[in-house]
This record gives sequence, structure tokens and C-alpha cells, in this order.
Amino acid sequence: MPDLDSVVREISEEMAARADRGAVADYIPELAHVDPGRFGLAVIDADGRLSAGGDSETLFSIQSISKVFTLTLALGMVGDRLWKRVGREPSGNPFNSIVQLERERGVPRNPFINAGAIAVTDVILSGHEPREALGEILRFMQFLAQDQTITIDATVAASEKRTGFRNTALANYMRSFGVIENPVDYTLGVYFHHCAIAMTCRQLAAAGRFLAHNGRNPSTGHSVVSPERARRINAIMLTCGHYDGSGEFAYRVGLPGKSGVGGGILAVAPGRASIAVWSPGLDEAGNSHLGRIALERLTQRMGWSVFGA
Ligand SMILES: NC(=O)CC[C@H](N)C(=O)O
Repeated sequence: MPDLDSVVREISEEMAARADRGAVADYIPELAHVDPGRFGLAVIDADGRLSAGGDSETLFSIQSISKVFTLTLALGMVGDRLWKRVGREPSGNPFNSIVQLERERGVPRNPFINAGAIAVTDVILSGHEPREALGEILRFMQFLAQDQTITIDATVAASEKRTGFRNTALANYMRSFGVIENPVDYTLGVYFHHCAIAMTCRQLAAAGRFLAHNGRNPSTGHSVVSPERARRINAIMLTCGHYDGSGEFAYRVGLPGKSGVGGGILAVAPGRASIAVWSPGLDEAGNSHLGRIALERLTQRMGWSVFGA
């Protein structure tokens, strides 16, 4: 088996030098300032060893990657009742699409498109003040990454709130069907803020370790979810984690993964490693362009695709 440190170093060098970098998301004005030349990669293996390259210690906006963690929290709160409020099928549509909601009576296709994640956030919010719900989500991230320094970038959250017209439309539309139960402003406030959590590749790879090891962090011994639940979250990441680019991601990378418009991707190699990559330039589906290519190289060289060598 090739040496992981060398593979990570070589990939990071190749990615830093590439000219094709995709386009930085600009519908959230604050994200438009991020330098598209950045690239970071962090891999934490089953023994807790870190292999990292490039800008793996730079904070970036995790955006939709937070949806993996809000899904985990919501399942912990209401269990399988969650599936009355959100489906688990790929949508085949862009992440911010509204088209299916009318036909499907306001129930979003899956927890990783915006509508689905807003519905999941609404479940977490029920019975709490927005501030408490947000604190719960942030503390969960800090606990998973074993790092109290993780915070929310309030400027990014405010920037998205100012321009979040589509998300506001999605939330109001779902509210009209009773799929959203709390005041739309509250639910969206919590949603925009959890999307604005800032993390490094190293912190994110650490937070994802439970998904790679049957629901348990093998270093701390903390059991986060049952093995079945970890397997199912991974299944949804594989089928829905990259929106209408999910098929292509499975074809090329072959791992459960979740992307965010900040340019990050969290990927899970079951039994082997938790991986976080960041490159801010996106492809047409809104997924990190070089992030995907880097993961494709990594899984090919390490033989880590869940579909075989
Ligand atoms: N794909 C994403 O990362 C989208 C998240 C972003 N906060 C939004 O709601 O538009």
C-alpha cells in the first residue's frame, strides 16, 4: 500500500499548481472574497494519525457540510420520525431548487439539499430558543472535533441572510404545507448560522471520524451514533451529498461525501479514514472542482473506493 503521507503531499502539490480552479460562489457576497488559489487536504486514519497538506490549517466556511451534522443531531432527537418531514432520495436538481416541493407537498427529497436541511434545522429548533438550538449544533461540532475553538463566522451568516431570497422562499413554501413548524425567520436564522461555522480541514476530518468507524470515534472511544445510523448517514451522503453531481462523485471518487459552497468536502472511507479537502472554486453543480479531483486521486492511489479497487 502506498505511503499515505507521500500521497497526500503529492496531491497537495499537484493541486496547488493547477490552473483550472472552478469559480468561487458569489451569491453569498462574503464568500466571493475567498482566494481561489487555496487548497488544503487532511486525512485522519483509523489510528488517529493525521496526514495533511497545503492550507489544511486555514479556516473556511463549511456551509452545506454542516448538514451532515444537523442530520445526525435531528436523528438523535426524533429518530425515524424525521423521515415524515424529509425524504432520502437523490433530487437530481440543483441544491437550491424549489421545483419538486409543490408536487411532493412540501416534503423535500433529502436532508442535504437546502429545502431538506432547512426542514431538519426546524426539527432541531422545535422546543428551543434559536440561540439554544444554535449553541447545541456548535457544541456538537466542538465535541466531535474535540476542539472548543470552533466558532461561527457571523459576517458570513449576515451576508447570507441579506441575500438568502431563495432559501426564504423555500422555507415559506414548506411552512405553507406545515413541514416547517417554527417562525420562518427563526429557522432560517439557525440555518444560516450553522452553515457559517468556520473550520479547518484538520478539524473537519476529526469531526467526521465517527462516520468512518461505525459511529464511534476510535481515539476518544466516544460512541456518537449506532453502527446502523452511521451506515445510513453514509448511504445518504453517497447518494445525495453532491446534489445533482452525486452520481459523478460516486463514479469518480467512490466514497460517501458531502460538499459545501465554501469549497469544502468531507469524505468517509469506511474503516479507513476521515478526509476533508478544501478548494474554494466550484464546478457547475456547486461542488469543489479541485476538491473532487484530489479525492479521486487519493481513493485511486490508496484503493479506498467503497466499490472496490
Ligand atoms: N451548497 C451549499 O453549501 C449551500 C449552503 C448555503 N448556506 C445556502 O443555503 O445556499
